Amino acid sequence: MTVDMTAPAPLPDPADYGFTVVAESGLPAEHAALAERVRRLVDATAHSTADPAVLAEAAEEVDRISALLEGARRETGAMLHRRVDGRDEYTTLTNAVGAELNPAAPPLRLAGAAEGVRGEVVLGGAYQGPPGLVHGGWIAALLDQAMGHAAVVLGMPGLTANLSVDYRRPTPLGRPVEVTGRVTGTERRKVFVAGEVRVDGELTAEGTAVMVRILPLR
Ligand SMILES: CCCCCCCC/C=C\CCCCCCCC(=O)SCCNC(=O)CCNC(=O)[C@H](O)C(C)(C)COP(=O)(O)OP(=O)(O)OC[C@H]1O[C@@H](n2cnc3c(N)ncnc32)[C@H](O)[C@@H]1OP(=O)(O)O
Repeated sequence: MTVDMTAPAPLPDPADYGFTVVAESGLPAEHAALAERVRRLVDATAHSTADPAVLAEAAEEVDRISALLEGARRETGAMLHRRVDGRDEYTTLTNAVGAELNPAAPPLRLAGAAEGVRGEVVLGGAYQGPPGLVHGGWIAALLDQAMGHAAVVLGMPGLTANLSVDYRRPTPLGRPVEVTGRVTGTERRKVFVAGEVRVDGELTAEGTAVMVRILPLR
C-alpha cells in the first residue's frame, strides 16, 4: 500500500452529481451564531428541572422561533465549498459531525496537521452515554469524520465502507477532546485511514476505516 501525498487526484465536483454547492464565504455569520445558541438551548432543555408552566412557556417560544426559520428552508443535500490552504474542499452543509450551521452537530472543526487532520471539541450532556461519559456512537462518529476528512484533505473524498473502533478508556463529558485522523494507505478506490481520540493527551479511543473514493464524473 502507498500514500501519494504529492499528487492529489482530481476532485469530484458535487455539482456534477446534481448537488447544490454553497460557498462558505456567502454564509452569514449570524447563522453559525444562531446554531451555537441552539446548542445551548439543547443542553438547557435536556437538563432542565424547570416547573411545568415554565417548560410549556419555553415550548411555545421554541414553536415561534421554529416558524420564523421554517419559511426559508434549504434542501438537505446541499454541499459546502471552502478553500483551505489553496485547495478546494467540499462537505455536506449540515454534516452531523462538525457542521457549524447544524446545532445537532458537535462543533468539531478539523484542520490539516503535521500528519493528517486534527481538531478539538467539548461534548456536553447531550452526547452522554454512560453517566458523565461520551456515548460510544458519538466517539465512532468523531473518528469517522476525522478519518474521512483526512482522505478529503488528500483530495480523495469517499464513503465509509468499513469502520472499526477500540474504546481504550472512558471519554469524559465537558472536557476538550482531541480528535486526529490520517491516511495510512491507498489501493485502487480504497483509502485506508486511522484515527485517535485523546483527552489530556491520554488515548481514549482509536479506530481504522476503509473509505471508498467517490470518483469525478468527468
Ligand atoms: C458527490 C461529490 C461528493 C464530494 C465529496 C463529499 C464526500 C465527503 C463528505 C464529507 C467529508 C467529511 C468526512 C465524512 C466522513 C463520514 C463518511 C460517511 O458517513 S459515509 C456514510 C456511510 N457509508 C455508506 O453509506 C456507504 C455505503 N456503501 C456503499 O455505498 C458501497 O458499498 C461502497 C460505495 C462503499 C462501495 O461500493 P461500490 O459498488 O462503489 O464499490 P465496490 O466495488 O463494492 O468496492 C470498491 C472497493 O472497496 C472494497 N470494499 C467494499 N466494501 C468494503 C468493506 N465493507 N470493507 C472493506 N473493503 C470494502 C471492495 O472490496 C473494493 O476493493 P477492491 O478494489 O476490489 O480491492
